[in-house]
Amino acid sequence: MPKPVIAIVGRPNVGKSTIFNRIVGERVSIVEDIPGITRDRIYSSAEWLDHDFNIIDTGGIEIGDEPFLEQIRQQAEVAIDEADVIIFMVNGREGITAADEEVAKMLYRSKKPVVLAVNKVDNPEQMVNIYDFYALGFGEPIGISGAHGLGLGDLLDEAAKHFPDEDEQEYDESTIKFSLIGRPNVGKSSLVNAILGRERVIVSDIAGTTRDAIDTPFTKDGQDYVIIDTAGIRKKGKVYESTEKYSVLRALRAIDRSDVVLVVIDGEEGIIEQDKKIAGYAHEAGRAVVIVVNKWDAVEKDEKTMREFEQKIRDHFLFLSYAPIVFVSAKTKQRLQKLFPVINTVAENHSMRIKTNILNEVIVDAVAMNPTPTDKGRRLKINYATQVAVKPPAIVLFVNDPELLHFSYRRFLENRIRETFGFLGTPVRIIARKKNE
Ligand SMILES: Nc1nc2c(ncn2[C@@H]2O[C@H](COP(=O)(O)OP(=O)(O)OP(=O)(O)O)[C@@H](O)[C@H]2O)c(=O)[nH]1
Ligand SMILES: Nc1nc2c(ncn2[C@@H]2O[C@H](COP(=O)(O)OP(=O)(O)OP(=O)(O)O)[C@@H](O)[C@H]2O)c(=O)[nH]1
Repeated sequence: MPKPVIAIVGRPNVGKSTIFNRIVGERVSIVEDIPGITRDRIYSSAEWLDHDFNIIDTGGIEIGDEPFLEQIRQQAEVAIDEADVIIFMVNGREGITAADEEVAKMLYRSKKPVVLAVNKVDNPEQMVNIYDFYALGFGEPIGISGAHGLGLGDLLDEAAKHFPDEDEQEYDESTIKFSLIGRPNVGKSSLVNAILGRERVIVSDIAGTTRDAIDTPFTKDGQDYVIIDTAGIRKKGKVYESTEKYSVLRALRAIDRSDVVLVVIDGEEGIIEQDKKIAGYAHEAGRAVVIVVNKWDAVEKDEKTMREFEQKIRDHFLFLSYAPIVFVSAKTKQRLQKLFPVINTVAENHSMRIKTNILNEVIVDAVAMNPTPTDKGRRLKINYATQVAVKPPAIVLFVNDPELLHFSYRRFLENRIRETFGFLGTPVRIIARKKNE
């Protein structure tokens, strides 16, 4: 079941990003920070009571040099296209403006559920102002204050009422969901077409397998797959589609629903900074990752070329050292058959479970080989290890003091675990907890 998506729309300065940040909250990331990813976020997962959802701040999508009103219209369109529920935000201190009315008209036509939020209602006296906004035609306005964090519970309660039916059918557990991400022009659409075209796959055309019509389910050699939200299949031509923030948003949404992410790189052009950023998203999200170097047909090669390119990738993507690399050509279909065995392997590793006793043997051996570090006279003591999650595998170490598990020792343990269990293609999370916690 894909997570429901809420999008916030409204003209500039009504407080969208303030509310977005409030709802998302401060998230403590257990993975290392990759520069440039978490800054000015417009898309994030969030929770409210027992609801898990994703939220988009459409205000963060800047659309070139379009005029003011057109920008707002485009942002509203993103909300309409991407969201299950729209939070339409207005400013309780300013009353209804022409821009508000413009957005209202679009939302009204869209037939998506809309919850009207009147922001900057910082104290109860200002509550009376919210009723003017009934005139926008979206039922009862909800007064909120981003500055003071008021009313957000009511707002999210109302939004959650419109979340799609949770028992709608998603894919079978055994289905491998994968997406192709990469900067424009690396050949994502060509690869999708090559995969679906030649690889003797059976594309199922069952309508309504999912509410996301951009998924393509197919079967190959008895294994079910779904390609999630790839550039080639979706409709093109909208103005905002060419903006960078929007393509990031699409990539994040696709990653979010995938088990395996194929990070596509242009073999002809080589690696650029943007590739790194995109690869970082997949890593941060904890997905299994395969690096696919496309357009290999167009590269002049000798016997060293592939190894050198591999080394370049390793140097640039230090955080993806676990990801296998596959060289292909969508154009000539060369080496394309190498892709599926790799996808299958990394998907399997991504959901691998290790028995606790075996895991602990490995940890004990590792500690015997390379004693735990000491800090200020205290030695790290690992009492017990257990795997607490899959997709990606997460291992909790119960220790005397989590602060003593330094980066280098953590990496040493991770490497030992990887060597033993072969977690090719998947991140492995190691979390230190204080014993008895
Ligand atoms: N008094 C008051 N001010 C608020 C509240 N929420 C946000 N603001 C202020 O309103 C201004 C705009 O807030 P933002 O969150 O940047 O607004 P936005 O809608 O994301 O704006 P754009 O990014 O331009 O689309 C900031 O100065 C906020 O501090 C609120 O509840 N009460
Ligand atoms: N030589 C060569 N060219 C390729 C290959 N794959 C794609 N191309 C070319 O690269 C260009 C971009 O391909 P697309 O498949 O549209 O790339 P994309 O990543 O989907 O692009 P966006 O939709 O803009 O994100 C096209 O001109 C393709 O013909 C390949 O394997 N070899």
